[in-house]
Amino acid sequence: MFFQITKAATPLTGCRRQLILRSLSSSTNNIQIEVDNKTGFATVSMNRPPVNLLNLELINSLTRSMKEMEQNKSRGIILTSTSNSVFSGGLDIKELYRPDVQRLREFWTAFQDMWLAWYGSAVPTAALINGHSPAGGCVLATCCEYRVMLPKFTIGLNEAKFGLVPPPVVRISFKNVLPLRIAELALCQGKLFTSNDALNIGLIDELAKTKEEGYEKCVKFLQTFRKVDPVARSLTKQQFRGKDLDDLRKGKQKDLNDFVEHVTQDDIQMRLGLYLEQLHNRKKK
Ligand SMILES: CCCCC/C=C/C(=O)SCCNC(=O)CCNC(=O)[C@H](O)C(C)(C)COP(=O)(O)OP(=O)(O)OC[C@H]1O[C@@H](n2cnc3c(N)ncnc32)[C@H](O)[C@@H]1OP(=O)(O)O
Repeated sequence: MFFQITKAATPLTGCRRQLILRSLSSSTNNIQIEVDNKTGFATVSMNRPPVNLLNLELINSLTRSMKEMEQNKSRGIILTSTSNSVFSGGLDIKELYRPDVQRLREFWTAFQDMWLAWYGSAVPTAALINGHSPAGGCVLATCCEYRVMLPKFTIGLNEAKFGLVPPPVVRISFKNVLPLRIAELALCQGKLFTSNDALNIGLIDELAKTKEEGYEKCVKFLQTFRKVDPVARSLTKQQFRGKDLDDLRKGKQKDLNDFVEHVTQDDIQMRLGLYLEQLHNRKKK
């Protein structure tokens, strides 16, 4: 892996911080990591224009960045994006449509590993949701312990709307955040919530007017752990999330086989193709 260390022009303009910026993955720079020298918190920014779609490479970078933060004994992580309007557009459906099955298997295994790394992270995490966050984007946000969102965007699990059945790994972190009834209905409806509605149901914890304000709110949350022993904190988090993590670790192979079987069905392929077309033609109407 290649790391470039440079002084950054901060994407969080207006923030009073001395930053070190590193780009992960020399070929694509699909992740940027900035460490705040003052607080020790790292900001991990997804950087795959135009809409941070989660393809195999971005997913692997997210997993690597979490592992690196843990090794460096980072004190807290803020997950956000370099875009002004999208946190993440979710899975890159091109990975699922007419797939090479070997790559599809690799893709889903990488997604499972990313989920294990972020949902099970030893380091405290907060998501600064600075744009739309459908499906896979919502999964990432709900893996974090705290969510601050900017207004007038949408978040949720909309898979049912285009005919996909969300696998357990997509549902679990959502269910961990919301009352079961709300989670079940939202999933069955494939509902995307506005920032305000997401706040009202508890899918996010706070709204912020700007990215800078959102950043400060995430920092404030991460600082609530300042006086807590990090090992006790991390083990306590594991007690809440351990069963979900163990279930996926033990059932990984079956989950992978189920996913590949579901996605490669003719009917699902047809729906994915239609959805891609619909997304592509959206702006032409
Ligand atoms: C059994 C398996 C289940 C697995 C669980 C699945 C999880 C998922 O994450 S599936 C993906 C769900 N995501 C979505 O439904 C989001 C769809 N996208 C949008 O709603 C919008 O693109 C947006 C709100 C995220 C951003 O809007 P905007 O800024 O206006 O950008 P564009 O719509 O113009 O998109 C730019 C470009 O990207 C293409 N695109 C968008 N989303 C996807 C996607 N998920 N996969 C593949 N491609 C996508 C879009 O078509 C545009 O490309 P061009 O048409 O070539 O310009």
